[in-house]
Amino acid sequence: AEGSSCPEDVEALVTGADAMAAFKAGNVEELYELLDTLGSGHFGVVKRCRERGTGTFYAAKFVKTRKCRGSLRGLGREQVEREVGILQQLEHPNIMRLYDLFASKAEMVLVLELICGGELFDFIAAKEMLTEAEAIEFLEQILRGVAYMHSQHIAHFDLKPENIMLLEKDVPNPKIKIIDFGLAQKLEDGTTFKSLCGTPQYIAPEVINYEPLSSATDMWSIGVITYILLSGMSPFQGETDAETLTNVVAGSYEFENKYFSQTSEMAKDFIGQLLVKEPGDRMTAAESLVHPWIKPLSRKQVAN
Ligand SMILES: COc1cc(-c2ccc3ncc(-c4cccc([C@@H](O)NCCN(C)C)c4)n3n2)ccc1O
Repeated sequence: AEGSSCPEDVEALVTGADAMAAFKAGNVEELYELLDTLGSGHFGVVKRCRERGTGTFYAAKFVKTRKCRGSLRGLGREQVEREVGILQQLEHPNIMRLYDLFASKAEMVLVLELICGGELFDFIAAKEMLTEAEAIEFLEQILRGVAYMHSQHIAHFDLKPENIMLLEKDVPNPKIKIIDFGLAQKLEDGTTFKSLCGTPQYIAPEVINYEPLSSATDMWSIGVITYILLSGMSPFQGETDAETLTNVVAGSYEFENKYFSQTSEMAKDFIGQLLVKEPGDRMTAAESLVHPWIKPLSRKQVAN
């Protein structure tokens, strides 16, 4: 799975202070027993932990913070505080919950809802691809979480299967949790946000063209995710990142018969209304939730 490019080159023209977080100054180990490491990446290290007072399990995300402004190691504290300010505004069953916060000189710790089902990315990889009914099950949850996020004027800006996890996986209807708000932004009226961040195969043309980003930028990523859920293929993936970015800017993709011969016209219409170059012409998350592929008007329309 590709990593998201570094948020350092974010030129956030967003104004307005994010909600400052109330970080505890103490040591996280005074209140939580640290257990095994669950994973690591650009975001830091995630460990399973158990709250000493209640025995409840959580995930603790450790982020090294920069010792000084010029340092290239670690993230700026204001970057983590922005992510935390955003997480504190979100409470939805399909968005992972933030419970506690700790800060020391060298690192900040976010105590989060523990998610045990792994990444949607791995779930798809294990199944090659999904039936339309399975894809709709996941997509409806993703769209509910994204529609809620957008209703709070927050955009994720890094939606991809690796950042969509399953609360548990060996259950009939796995529950989706959206994670990693490291690139998320509060979309304030009257301000423009531009960024060169994201992962090439999921980013929208406006990101590459360094044009203003919006909640529509997330909807392009959902179009890419839907294409992958149904085919196991990535619509704009090239041999190199440069080729991928060229394909995205050209908006050139197709429903290859080899992978889409069994796919309904309704599903292709859903994707087609998201992979639209002009952000203002894309379906919103709320509109996607009532698209006939997601919300059939009658049983006979239900996909296989
Ligand atoms: C809040 O931001 C994040 C939360 C998490 C998170 C939250 C709850 C949680 N429960 C279990 C896990 C987990 C379990 C196995 C691997 C990982 C992680 O290394 N890979 C998934 C993250 N993605 C960014 C590739 C994370 N997580 N990860 C991961 C990255 C984040 O940037």
